[in-house]
Amino acid sequence: MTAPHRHALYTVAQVRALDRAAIDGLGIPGYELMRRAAAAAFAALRRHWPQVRRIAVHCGPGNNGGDGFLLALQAHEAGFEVRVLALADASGEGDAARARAACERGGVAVRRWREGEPLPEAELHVDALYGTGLSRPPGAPASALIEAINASGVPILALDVPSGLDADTGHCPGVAVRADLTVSFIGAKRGLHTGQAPACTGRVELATLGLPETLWQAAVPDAHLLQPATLPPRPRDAHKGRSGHVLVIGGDHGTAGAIRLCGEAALRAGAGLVSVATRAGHLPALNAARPELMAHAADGPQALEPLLARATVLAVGPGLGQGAWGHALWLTALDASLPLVLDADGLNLLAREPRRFQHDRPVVLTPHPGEAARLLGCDTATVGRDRFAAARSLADHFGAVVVLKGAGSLIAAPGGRLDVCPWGNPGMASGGMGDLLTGIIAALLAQGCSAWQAAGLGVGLHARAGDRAAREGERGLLAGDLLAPLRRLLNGLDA
Ligand SMILES: NC(=O)C1=CN([C@@H]2O[C@H](COP(=O)(O)OP(=O)(O)OC[C@H]3O[C@@H](n4cnc5c(N)ncnc54)[C@H](OP(=O)(O)O)[C@@H]3O)[C@@H](O)[C@H]2O)[C@@H](O)CC1
Ligand SMILES: [K+]
Repeated sequence: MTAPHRHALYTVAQVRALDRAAIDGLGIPGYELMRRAAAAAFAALRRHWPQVRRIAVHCGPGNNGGDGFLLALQAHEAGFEVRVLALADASGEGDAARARAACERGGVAVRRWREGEPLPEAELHVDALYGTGLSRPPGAPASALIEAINASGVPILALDVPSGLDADTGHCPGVAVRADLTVSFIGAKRGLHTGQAPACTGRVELATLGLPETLWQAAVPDAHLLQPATLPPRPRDAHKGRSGHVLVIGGDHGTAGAIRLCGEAALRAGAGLVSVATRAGHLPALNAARPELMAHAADGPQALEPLLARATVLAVGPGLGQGAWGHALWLTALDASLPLVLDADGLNLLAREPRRFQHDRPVVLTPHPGEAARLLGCDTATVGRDRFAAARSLADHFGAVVVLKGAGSLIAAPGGRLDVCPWGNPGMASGGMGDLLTGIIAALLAQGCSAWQAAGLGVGLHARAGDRAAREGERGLLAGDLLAPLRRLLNGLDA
């Protein structure tokens, strides 16, 4: 069984507290942790690149650099050809200075790197410039060194954190190393899994440095990585009335595709019945393309009332628009007190007319960063600087579960509970993917999941289906391609 801390995520402050607990509580000296960190990273290097014999190690001024010096020493002792570039001259005391001295004493030459100098020839670069101590955007000469490493064309192994990435938030304040593999130490940093992180980390491996389980048991993680999940099999005596009735509301003129995708996703995610309330002109096309969808013309709120009376869950927003038609349907739907998923223009209207949802009403909001910024009254860059804070503050403010979309989607509940989705791929940055997610979450609500369960399970299934579909290539991936793998994953037919 996987140890619990394997999917726990920590803030940088919490990781530092874990480090301190290992040093002070368990009596393991910081230098010994550094040696173990270097050994774990060197072992990963040999495992992933068994043919590599010539490496360059780039060491910064702090303990991340210390890890690099000790890795360089271990590689040298193992017969590797090792070049070490340091950003600073040797100075001071402490574990990093001791590691540098040990490295030089062991016969590894350490050279100060100056901007404009070429990088040494190497089959792999080890990035030990900055770890959890990054305090500002990398300036000269570190920024030039990072760009040179990225341009080298050989594999890059990052120690603990790719330099330039804020391990707390997943934001890069300036240039950052784009690694192939990041070996992170002791505690999984939450910022390695969302925002700009996936572009920097490559694969992430956690090395727990032989520390006992008790270390993590004492720490309450800030967040968790989503785990693969499915719904239990349907009871043998199931009938469609037991799997809920989703009503999708949206599809203004010219946006029939959004409701079709949303409705079809709700069907494929197991809703018993799916109705669509939309513009009359869309009905023939919807009926022809997907007869299982019950499409209804909704000219205004009155036409919506009988549909609301039969529905058990609402999905509001795909193609809704923000005009008078969309606004009137939106108001009626929000007043209906049914479990609700709000997306797209449903969220833009909420930004215009904010309201807090009753705590006993299951509501899921699914904003992308632009919609999140509108809801928070800030700009998109502010959301990107701290996605965790943005998702949590939206959940608290609106009294709803919030899915903040984008690489490493976040699921936040009022009160601070937060999960991070480790799946998904850039092929999913294409039209219709959000409509699909809305339909999936609505269908899960309709089948009895809580808002928290539906959001987490829905985000996970959507992203994993995207990864399955992307096996045929990321470019050209269509939202509709996710429906077949989604069904298999939901039924537990694919691991
Ligand atoms: N403690 C432990 O038990 C263990 C720790 N371990 C390792 O230690 C790492 C944390 O070490 P750390 O705290 O020394 O921080 P680190 O990331 O090396 O950087 C700090 C230095 O960089 C500087 N600096 C920052 N940003 C900068 C910028 N943009 N441009 C220029 N300079 C900048 C900063 O300067 P300052 O901000 O103080 O001016 C300071 O000098 C951790 O990630 C892991 O690898 C492991 O060995 C396991 C055990
Ligand atoms: K690093």
